[in-house]
Amino acid sequence: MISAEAALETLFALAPLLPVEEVPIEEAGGRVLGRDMAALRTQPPFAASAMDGYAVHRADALPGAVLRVVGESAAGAGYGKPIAPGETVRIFTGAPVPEGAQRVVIQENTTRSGKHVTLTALGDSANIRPAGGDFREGDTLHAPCRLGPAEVALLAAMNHARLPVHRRPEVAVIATGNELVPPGGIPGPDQIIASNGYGLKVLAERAGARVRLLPIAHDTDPALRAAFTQAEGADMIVTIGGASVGEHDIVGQVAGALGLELAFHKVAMRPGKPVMAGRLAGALLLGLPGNPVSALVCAHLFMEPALWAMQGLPGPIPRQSVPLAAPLPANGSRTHYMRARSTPQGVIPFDSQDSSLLTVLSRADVLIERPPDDPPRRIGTAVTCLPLR
Ligand SMILES: Nc1nc2c(c(=O)[nH]1)N[C@H]1C(S)=C(S)[C@@H](COP(=O)(O)OP(=O)(O)OC[C@H]3O[C@@H](n4cnc5c(N)ncnc54)[C@H](O)[C@@H]3O)O[C@H]1N2
Ligand code: MOO
Repeated sequence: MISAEAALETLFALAPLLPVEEVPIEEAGGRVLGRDMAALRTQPPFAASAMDGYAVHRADALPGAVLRVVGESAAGAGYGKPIAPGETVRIFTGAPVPEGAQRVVIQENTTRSGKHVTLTALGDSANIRPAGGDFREGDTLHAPCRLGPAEVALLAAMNHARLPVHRRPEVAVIATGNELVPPGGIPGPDQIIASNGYGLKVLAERAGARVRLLPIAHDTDPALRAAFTQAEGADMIVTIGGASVGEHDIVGQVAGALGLELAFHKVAMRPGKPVMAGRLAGALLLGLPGNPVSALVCAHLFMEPALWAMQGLPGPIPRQSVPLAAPLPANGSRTHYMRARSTPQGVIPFDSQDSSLLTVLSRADVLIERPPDDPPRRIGTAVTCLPLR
């Protein structure tokens, strides 16, 4: 059995780095930038007014000054000429500040009478954004980087209409088990509804993947072989269930017969002990345990980071140190990922940590990560938490 950290490192080593493709900027959100991008222009390209008001020459920056309004500078249509002492230009936010002007006095600090304006006060700020105050031509946003709203807007401002991003990982999900019926189906007396794949799809799509949920495979050699055939072409194959030690747990066996290069099977963690991984026909195979919470916790810990790694972002899952708002008993010999909820006082683990309870997982917003053999912990002790949302 290997540790959860070693398992994640192994997955990073197995994860292929996907090639870079160009997409329209409108479709780049949530993807990972594949190449450094240099600004094609300077922003703002000219000294721009930060307020609506009057552009004032340095010589006139005095309360009580009476100035002659000689023109207007609007966003998209500047005044186009310098101003001289005694002159002012009506100016609007985002408009070019005319040469000669040293400050913009906001209109609330002026009184206008026909062609003349009186400065009643100056205000603290010059209200001018210098040219290049945000970025200059050639300034670079470095890859790899996840393209969130701010990054996409920045690259748009840099005048890029298309962006190089890593290809989306193609994920095939195979739920296994004779007992499973898809949601909306009619289960027999010994059957249940398959749920895990749907949760995994949400998680994988959040990590930029395109997901195919394959038909549920029965616990037989031919059914599993057929499912693996259908998964061909995927960058990652995720199986659910059949990973443990019972006679019906044959996923590893069938994948082995198909040429799986097994990297690990069993991780010293709870839930998720029977998780396995390796390479199968060019794909990364991640075999998740069937218990719903085990499957989803392992997906948070392994599938999601591996998908980011394929897009050029291998890295640890963010962790926070949070005080306990309820005591914890001693931990056993495996790292325990406890479902817990955050409160203003600290984090509270749920009483039941059974790995079948989706209701508990749905109410949890963090996992408390407890190291092996951690002693009992009192209220107020700082513990390591991983966000689930
Ligand atoms: N003798 C031992 N038994 C078990 C061990 C062990 O070490 N020795 N490990 C336990 C642990 S830990 C886990 S986790 C489970 C994992 O077993 P499998 O991966 O083989 O999963 P299954 O047996 O196929 O299913 C377990 C459970 O989950 C339900 N399930 C499966 N797939 C889905 C799905 N897509 N949606 C919803 N629910 C699903 C399934 O019906 C079972 O109830 O093994 C322990 N046993
Ligand atoms: O992953 Mo198993 O829960 O450790 O139930």
